[in-house]
Amino acid sequence: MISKLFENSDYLSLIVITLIIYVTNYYYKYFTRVNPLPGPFPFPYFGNLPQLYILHGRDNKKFFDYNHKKYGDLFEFRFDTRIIALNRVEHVVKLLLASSKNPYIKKFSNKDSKGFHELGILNKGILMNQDLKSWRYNRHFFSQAILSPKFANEATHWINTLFNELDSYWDKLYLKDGSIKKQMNISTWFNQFTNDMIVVLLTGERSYTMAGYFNELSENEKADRPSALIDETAKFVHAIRKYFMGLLMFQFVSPFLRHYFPYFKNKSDDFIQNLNFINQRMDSIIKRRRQEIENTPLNKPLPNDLLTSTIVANTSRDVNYNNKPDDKEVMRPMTDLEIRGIIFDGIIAGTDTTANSISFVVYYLAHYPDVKMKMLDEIDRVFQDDKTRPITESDVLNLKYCEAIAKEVARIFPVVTSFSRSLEKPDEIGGYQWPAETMIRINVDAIHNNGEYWDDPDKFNPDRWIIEGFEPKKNSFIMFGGGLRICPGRRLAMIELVCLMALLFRKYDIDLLDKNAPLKTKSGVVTACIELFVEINLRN
Ligand code: HEM
Repeated sequence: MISKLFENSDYLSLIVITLIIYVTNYYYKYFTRVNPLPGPFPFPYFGNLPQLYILHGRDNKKFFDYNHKKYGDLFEFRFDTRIIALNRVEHVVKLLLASSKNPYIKKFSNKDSKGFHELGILNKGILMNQDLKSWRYNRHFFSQAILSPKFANEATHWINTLFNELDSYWDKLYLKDGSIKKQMNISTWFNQFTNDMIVVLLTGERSYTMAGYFNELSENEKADRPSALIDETAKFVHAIRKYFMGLLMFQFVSPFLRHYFPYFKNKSDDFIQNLNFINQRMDSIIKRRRQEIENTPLNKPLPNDLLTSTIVANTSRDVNYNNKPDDKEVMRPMTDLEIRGIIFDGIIAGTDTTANSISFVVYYLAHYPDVKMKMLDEIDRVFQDDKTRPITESDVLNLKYCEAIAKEVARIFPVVTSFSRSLEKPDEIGGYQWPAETMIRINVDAIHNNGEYWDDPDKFNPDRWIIEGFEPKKNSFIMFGGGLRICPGRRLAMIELVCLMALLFRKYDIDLLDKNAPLKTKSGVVTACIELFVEINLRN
């Protein structure tokens, strides 16, 4: 009946009027916002997504670099919400205070976290958790397990084991007599290595993505593993990578676009399906491990992976069970959902970050032969020219120059180019008073490359880190973030990076195929190395 009263043209007019009202309201709010800062001009519904997608090829690093250069140290932009970009250490002091009294543990505003809520990942695990009590509880168990001496020991054990596996594949593919290929995309190998490493360390289950990649490249010989197992684990790891790379869409793209705009809707549906698959896999791994622990006699030791540690924490199998403080909240064992959250977060936060870091190290070493020579001297000194013995934790302590290289690469070309905070209460930041819920992004790139905090910031100079008494200006080196949410995997990451550098360069001579080619990267949640072609040879 009502529809008959309306002609088609009336519907059209209604839509046009609604749009005009929406757009007028959008720009009214934009032009009357508090503390207007310079920044790219936003579009209704899309904010600055058109600039990110069209002008900067969906590359966050380029987007930040461009806007920082154009608008200065304090600028703003919009995706679904307004975001203030901080580019100076003076602006981040409050946010990155390492005191337990620091109120800034929130990473997302309520509006900004709607997508994560929709996915069921908000306030679970660690990364997306902003419920103070639950985040503290989860982080406590994660850090307790990952920072324990037996875990560091476990990490070096697996680095040696997996490096030997990698070595055997490289030997067959690139180095065997008669092998014609000596060239490879080393960044893909690093991705597979760190996948296999983090999965076994955190879950105690082996994944075989290196074996899968070997099978893909090798024409005749295949890896000595059942192919069904390789396929199954590769599928799981692939799903995790897909999750990691697609996550930002649920923060930056508005629910409206995700639900109704076909391009984003398809991506979003696919993402949800993928997440369901990961959750099912994780649940079955946890269930199986609980069973295995129950079936292990009390006098038999349990494995040292993170999953086992978190399942037994605060149970009679926990070696520290009787030494715990009488705090009921911290004393209770973890639920499966909590365990799933922290294991999953550890896997996604610890894989691509480390893999890309080591790719960037290889790239910089190839461009700085003097640095490489100095590093080789250190490696040969520590290993006394022994090219096969396993690396130990005490070797890591002696590989100071390798550590300096890892830090300098992270300074000049950080893998995590920005990270977020959301104001819990109204506060002054960067000379302006902001309301609660304001979203902040701290631009790591800008701070790491600022001439006021670093001598010759454009110069790749690992030596700066080994000068006696050198300490970077507070908050000027934030490769692992800062404050209470600082990366809990930072020690593991450094062990992994230094060990890998030492094992690789102790045995191989690695050089870029084309030194003039620019480093190919794509920057989303992390800046990822898309490909890095090298030629490898055995060192004399
Ligand atoms: C080179 C390697 C790595 C880099 C550059 C890196 C960097 C970061 C950064 C920048 C943050 C955000 C910190 C903040 O908001 O202040 C973070 C958080 C986190 N990282 Fe790492 N990370 C690395 C390796 C790892 C590893 C190996 C693990 C675990 C196995 C890990 C687990 C986590 C977790 C769980 C968080 C969330 C902490 C929280 O929100 O409380 N990361 N990492």
